[in-house]
Amino acid sequence: MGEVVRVAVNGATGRMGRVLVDLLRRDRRFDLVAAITAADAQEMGAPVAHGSQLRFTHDWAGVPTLDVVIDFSGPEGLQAALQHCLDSGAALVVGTTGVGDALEARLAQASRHLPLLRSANFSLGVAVLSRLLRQAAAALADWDLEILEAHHNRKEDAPSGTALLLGEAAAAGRGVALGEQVVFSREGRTGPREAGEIGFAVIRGGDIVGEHTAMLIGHGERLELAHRATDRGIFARGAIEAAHWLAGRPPGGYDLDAMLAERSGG
Ligand SMILES: NC(=O)C1=CN([C@@H]2O[C@H](COP(=O)(O)OP(=O)(O)OC[C@H]3O[C@@H](n4cnc5c(N)ncnc54)[C@H](OP(=O)(O)O)[C@@H]3O)[C@@H](O)[C@H]2O)C=CC1
Ligand SMILES: O=C(O)C1=N[C@H](C(=O)O)C[C@H](O)C1
Repeated sequence: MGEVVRVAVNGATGRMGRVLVDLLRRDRRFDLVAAITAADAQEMGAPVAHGSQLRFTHDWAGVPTLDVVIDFSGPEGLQAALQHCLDSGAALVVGTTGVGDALEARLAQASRHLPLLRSANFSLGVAVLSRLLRQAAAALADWDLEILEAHHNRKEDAPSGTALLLGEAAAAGRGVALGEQVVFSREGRTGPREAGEIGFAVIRGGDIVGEHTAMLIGHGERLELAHRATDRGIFARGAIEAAHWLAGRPPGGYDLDAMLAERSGG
């Protein structure tokens, strides 16, 4: 998009929202016109930064005309952002994970009416990791696959959206559907591991930003593909690039791979 892009951040007082607001305020390609948060957020009505005219709000009805919304709010906030985008025609970039089946279906339906780009992980490293894992899972089709993830102690969903995204990539590499192979926790299970399972293990603690390891385990050897995030800026920058790329596009469901492929001329 050539002109300045009018953007709103939903979930603006959160861990991701704050990084997004900070980056967008300094990015001349964008005009940050709204910073939406929860109705009961402590910061409600306060300026988004020292000296800024823009204040945190929960009032979608008062939001000026927008080109794109970036959502990192959680499932409830995402529903409101989606409705606003459907009503106004603004594009929607979704970072929120842990979305239930009903909202998943609404998002799929909505992508027929507005430009909508989703990724469970906006980092470049995870985009490459998922491609590598798809290849490795195909090449080592009979090796056992386990996906481990670790996050901070405030994270609400488990396993992470990224772990599921990696599971989908591996399953696609093997030509199967993830749902048929998935084992979320081995607690209570008896007997040996079944061939073809894709296992998930979850760690929560402290301030871990986000760590994912896919283990392909054979006999006498193991391949590990891992990504460790140490700075939320990687996700925020990816989502901002996605918002710039998405604004003004025709309605449709887009993903990060489409943006990266187009940008690299592929
Ligand atoms: N795709 C990606 O690359 C990444 C995705 N994520 C995902 O993004 C989401 C947010 O993560 P994170 O920033 O750590 O979470 P936080 O809980 O720190 O932030 C969420 C923010 O949304 C606000 N909020 C809650 N309800 C609403 C609502 N109805 N409308 C508007 N705002 C609302 C919260 O306010 P309050 O605190 O007052 O409740 C909070 O400020 C999660 O689903 C996470 O998994 C995170 C990092 C990267
Ligand atoms: O909640 C987080 O923090 C993160 N959530 C995303 C996920 O669920 O995969 C992405 C990243 O790992 C951080």
